[in-house]
Parts: sequence; structure tokens; C-alpha cells
Amino acid sequence: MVRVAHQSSTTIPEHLLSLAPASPYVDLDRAAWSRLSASTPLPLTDDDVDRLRGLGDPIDLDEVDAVYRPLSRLLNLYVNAVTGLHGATAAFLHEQPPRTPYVIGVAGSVAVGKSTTARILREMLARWPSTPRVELLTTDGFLYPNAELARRGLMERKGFPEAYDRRALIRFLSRIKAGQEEVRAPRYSHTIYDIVPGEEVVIRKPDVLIVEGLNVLQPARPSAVDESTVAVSDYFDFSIYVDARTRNIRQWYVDRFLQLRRTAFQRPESYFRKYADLSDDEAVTRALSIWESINAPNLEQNILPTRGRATLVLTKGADHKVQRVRLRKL
Ligand SMILES: Nc1ncnc2c1ncn2[C@@H]1O[C@H](COP(=O)(O)OP(=O)(O)O)[C@@H](O)[C@H]1O
Ligand SMILES: CC(C)(COP(=O)(O)O)[C@@H](O)C(=O)NCCC(=O)O
Repeated sequence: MVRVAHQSSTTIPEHLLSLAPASPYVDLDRAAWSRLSASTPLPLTDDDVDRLRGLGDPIDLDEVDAVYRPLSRLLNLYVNAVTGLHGATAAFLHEQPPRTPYVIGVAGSVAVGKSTTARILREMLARWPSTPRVELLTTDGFLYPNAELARRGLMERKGFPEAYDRRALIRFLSRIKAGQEEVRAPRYSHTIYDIVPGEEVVIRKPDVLIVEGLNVLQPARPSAVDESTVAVSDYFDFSIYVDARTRNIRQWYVDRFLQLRRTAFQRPESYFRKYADLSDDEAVTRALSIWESINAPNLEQNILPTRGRATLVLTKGADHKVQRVRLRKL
């Protein structure tokens, strides 16, 4: 007999224990994870990491070595395995193997550091001979423009699933997966806090596409019809959830807001120009108010519930370093 924790009076017969749902993840601490790629070369330098680091993210070469070197090796194995599988299907059908991009989703809260993760991965994957062309797309380009958000009463819901044109994002991904020569997406600017009229992001048949955004792991909406019954993540070959304690992410958000106040907010065209001259205390109050009214509820209600759908979960500590890695094995 094995006693179950917290249920001192209940026991489960051992033969039934094997029927308990197994976790689909293998859970590794930082040291165990980093030992997995001993023979993989580290292709980046300190200068590369300086260039790729996001605002407020202290990532360094040691972190890239310990966390991203094994991840890039794993992804290289997966890309090659999928290419082999496509080859097998094509051989069976007497067709040429298709050239379709391998698509990786990167999810997580506002201010958790998704963009640094995505940029480092992009650079590392591009150094493998089988995937020299790696493109990066952020889903903010699929937010409705501010005028449309205002019309729908969603200006205080930027980043919530309903603030995105999900159908357009799904159309974009289906064209990518179909191997279309050129696929276009709208461009979002954090400076003007809106879609940039007349500007587009053009993606041209990459070997790998990394799609980064708050909501990329949202399941399909059950009530929707036709193509929207498909989830964005149906187009992913692999997905990563960047995770951390909410109180740490909140602190990172406030710290970044204070940094932005001295930099991006100073630009005359910045939507946040009105915050550029706030005192430290006023800026902290303003940042916390945006966090508590928009980003925290979105994290709790929409983003965190998608964590269990990811192929890999990177859990960061208060110092931004990844402490734990969970990899889906089932
Ligand atoms: N108001 C802003 N002005 C300029 N850049 C911003 C602003 N807010 C966020 N950013 C930048 O946009 C990128 C994405 O931020 P975010 O969506 O919070 O994701 P994450 O922090 O997980 O990468 C980051 O590089 C961040 O520094
Ligand atoms: C633009 C974002 C919604 C992120 O979009 P994503 O690329 O993750 O789809 C986010 O960075 C944002 O601006 N949120 C609104 C609340 C705030 O200003 O913090």
C-alpha cells in the first residue's frame, strides 16, 4: 500500500496506482537539462547576446549555453525527424516531399521575456545547416487597429483573445504551411500603440517560422464556425511556454515601464508620451494600474490556462534565469 500525501485516511491499492494519469512531461532542473547537449557547439558570442537581449532582460552567454544550447539541439533533432516523416509520406504517395516551414509557437505573459527567447532561438536555429532561414513573427500585427478596438469597446482589453483578428492569423499560418512563396502580415508598433497603416511584414518561405504572442496556445473556440474551429496552435510543430511567478512578472513589467519612460516614451510619436515626465512614484502607480487592470487578468484568465498545451515549459526565477524545464514526452 502507498499512502497518498494530504489524505492520511485514504489509501490507493498499488494495482490501481498504475491507472492514475501520468504526467505528459519530463521535469528537469537547470543542471540536468544543460547536461543534455554536451557535444553541441555554442554558436553565439557575448556580442550576439548583447544584440538580442530584450529591454530589462539580463540574459547572458552562460544562460544561452545552459538553456538554449540544449533546446536548439532538441529542435534540430525534431526538425530533421519531421523532414524524414514528410519524406516517408511523399515516398508512399510517389510525390516530391513538400517544403513546408517548421513552425514554433512561443507563448507567455506580457513582460515575461518571450521576445528574447524567440530572438535567441532564431539566431541559434539559423546556425544549423538544415535550417539556415529562420523568420520571426509577433502576433501583435493581428490585433485589431485601435479604431476597431474602440468601436468594439476593447481598448482596455488589448492582448485579450477577443482583441485579435484570429481568422486573419489562421489564414496567414495556413498559407505559411502551404509553402506559399510570400505571406504578408500587418505590422504593429509599440511606439504608436497601434497597427501601422500601409506597412506589412513579409515572410518568404523560411525553413523555420517562430510565432511569438500572448495567445498562441489558445484552443479553438467551440462556438465558432468554418475555419475558426481551427486553433492557431494546430499549425505548430512545437510550442514553448515561458513561465514565471506572477509577482515576478509584475515586477519586470514595472521595471520595464520605468526604463521605457526614459527611452521609448520620450519620442514625440509615442502613444505613452504623456507618461514620459511622470515622477518615479507616479510611473510605478501608472504601470501597476495597467498591469492590474489589463495584463494580470489576461494572464490569469487566458494565458496561464494554456500552459499545459505547450510542448516545452521554461520556468524562470526572479533573476530571469531558467530554473526548470518541462518537456512533453507523451
Ligand atoms: N510601450 C512600449 N514601447 C516600446 N517597446 C515596448 C513597449 N511595450 C513593450 N515593448 C517591447 O515589446 C516587446 C514585446 O513585449 P511583451 O509583449 O511584453 O513580451 P515579452 O516581454 O514577453 O517579450 C519587448 O521587446 C518589449 O521591450
Ligand atoms: C501588444 C501586446 C498586446 C502583445 O501582443 P502579442 O505580440 O503578444 O500578440 C502587449 O505588449 C501590450 O501592449 N499589451 C497592452 C497592455 C500594456 O500596454 O501593457
